[in-house]
Amino acid sequence: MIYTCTMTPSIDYTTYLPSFQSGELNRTNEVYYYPGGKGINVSRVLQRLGIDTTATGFAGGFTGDYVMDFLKQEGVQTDFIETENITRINVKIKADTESELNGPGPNITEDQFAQLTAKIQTLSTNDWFVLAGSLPNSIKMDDYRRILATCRENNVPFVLDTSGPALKALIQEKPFLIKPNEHELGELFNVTIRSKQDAIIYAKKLVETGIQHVIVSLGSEGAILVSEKQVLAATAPKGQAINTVGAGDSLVSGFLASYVMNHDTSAAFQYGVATGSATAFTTDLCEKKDVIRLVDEVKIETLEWM
Ligand SMILES: Nc1ncnc2c1ncn2[C@@H]1O[C@H](COP(=O)(O)OP(=O)(O)O)[C@@H](O)[C@H]1O
Ligand SMILES: O=P(O)(O)OC[C@H]1O[C@](O)(COP(=O)(O)O)[C@@H](O)[C@@H]1O
Repeated sequence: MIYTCTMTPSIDYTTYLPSFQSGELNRTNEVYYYPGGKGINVSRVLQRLGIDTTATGFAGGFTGDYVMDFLKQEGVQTDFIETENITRINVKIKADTESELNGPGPNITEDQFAQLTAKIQTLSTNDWFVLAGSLPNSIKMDDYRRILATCRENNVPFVLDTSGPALKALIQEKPFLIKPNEHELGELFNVTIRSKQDAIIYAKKLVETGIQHVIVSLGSEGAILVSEKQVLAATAPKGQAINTVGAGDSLVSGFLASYVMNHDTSAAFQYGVATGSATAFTTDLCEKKDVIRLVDEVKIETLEWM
């Protein structure tokens, strides 16, 4: 079973309009209310790809109920801890440019966090754990670190997809996989990533610290993957990007969905990039048929470790 943990879920209020005027009244007639948050997106796509998944984390209020009901209706198993705080609503404006407004995370009590920790302690070797999205400030970094250490002690491979100081602190626990985009990778090293070559250089530095797989996603340019054994570059299929929210999460889902079935890193990477692009080409997250259609368009090149 692949467990995803979204500490800070959301409803993604996603709206389309021809152009957006800041400081003016803008009217729009196309609106979607998707359950959001990175772990939740990973679970939603895994379910569509036919992989068993349980979404956990913290959710509360009418928005939290909406998120949990939506997931259940889609067939995603849920095991959330309910909070007094109302789950945030993130605003995604799709006009001539894409703008996003993400709210802060909930206040989590020690007791609520202990309930989550107890769930994670029950995971075992055949399970996977994905910690994804921003992490509430009400919890100390050491407590997050302990969750990942528990996974390691119980031989549960874990994936970390967060950003900023949390990413910097938690990569020390040596995840199986991290998937920064080029900005998140740059942030880790205080540099600007300008090319695939730059991405490879800094991804290698991370692998040298003990992280098993580093995928750096590069939007329409595809992605690179660095592991102890190999450096791979993937092209992204060409198409019209409609909504790239969740594309990175979809890449993670596609990679895991393929990897858990056949343990072939290169095939999993190809499937992951196709899944990311399939999501970028649709309003919501992708369906399996879209991924199957795109997978052969993703070209994988093996590069030399330099
Ligand atoms: N405009 C696009 N065209 C084709 N594929 C895309 C596009 N944007 C994103 N993708 C796909 O989604 C993956 C993740 O996108 P990216 O924007 O890098 O991640 P994140 O959402 O984490 O910032 C890319 O590696 C690529 O496969
Ligand atoms: O937890 P954060 O960093 O605020 O991000 C949450 C947002 O990220 C998303 O999960 C999308 O992530 P990606 O576009 O990086 O795949 C949205 O659904 C959600 O609104």
